[in-house]
Amino acid sequence: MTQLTLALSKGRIFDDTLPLLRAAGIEVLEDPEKTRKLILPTNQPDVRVVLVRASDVPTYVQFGGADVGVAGLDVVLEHELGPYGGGEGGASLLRPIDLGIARCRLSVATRADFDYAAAVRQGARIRVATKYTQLARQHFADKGVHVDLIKLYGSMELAPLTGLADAIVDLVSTGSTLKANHLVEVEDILPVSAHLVVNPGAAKLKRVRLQPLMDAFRRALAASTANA
Ligand SMILES: Nc1ncnc2c1ncn2[C@@H]1O[C@H](COP(=O)(O)OP(=O)(O)OP(=O)(O)O)[C@@H](O)[C@H]1O
Ligand SMILES: O=P(O)(O)OC[C@H]1O[C@H](OP(=O)(O)OP(=O)(O)O)[C@H](O)[C@@H]1O
Repeated sequence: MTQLTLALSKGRIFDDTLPLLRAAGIEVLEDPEKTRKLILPTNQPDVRVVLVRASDVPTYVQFGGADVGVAGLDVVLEHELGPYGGGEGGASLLRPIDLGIARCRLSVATRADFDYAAAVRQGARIRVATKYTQLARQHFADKGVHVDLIKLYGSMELAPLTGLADAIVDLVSTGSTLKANHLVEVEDILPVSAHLVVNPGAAKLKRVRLQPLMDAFRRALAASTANA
């Protein structure tokens, strides 16, 4: 029996992937919020779910710790631009389906009293705090803006409020986190949603098990679009 391992992160990715798995006849048998286990069985003996940090999903899938995974485009592109990215050897990950879940955008935000447009116009050096150093570096290089990047792992919104940075590059959905911290969005970098990522080797060797899963996901997505 071919075993299929699916990497998911707890929280919104897990919660939003469950209906798609259900549509493919897969029920996860334990609740990640209630168990300390990191490998969860499903009702399909040949399918298991591994729980990893959201930003570790591409790493697990690329190096075969999982065959498939669900990760935000932010995380996937940051991975691709990083040291483990595809480089000249070709794609490190396949990205066959945009699942349309966990939608948000990657943006630049500053304090309301910081004149970002003027700083850019004047060619000033801007200090930018972010978890997404690769995507931020690429964005500002494309615009010809000089930046000093400061790597953070969370609570990015705090950086401009404490004087750590002039700007942040972070995810925005409703905008309420920015608003609560008196920050304003000054530039949109990337629309984000979660994608199915697949290990290229598994795509070939486990095609017979993977194909029905992907077909069911596509059918479920088409049905939800038709009903929208
Ligand atoms: N507010 C949001 N609304 C919708 N989608 C979001 C939002 N925040 C993040 N996402 C998407 O969900 C993904 C997972 O986010 P989540 O908050 O679960 O993990 P995280 O805490 O950012 O990751 P890590 O544990 O690796 O630090 C993100 O990569 C992004 O694609
Ligand atoms: O525009 P909003 O709707 O307010 O969403 C944006 C917030 O959502 C994400 O954080 P999340 O809630 O996932 O917290 P975490 O990254 O610390 O888990 C992101 O890092 C922003 O802080």
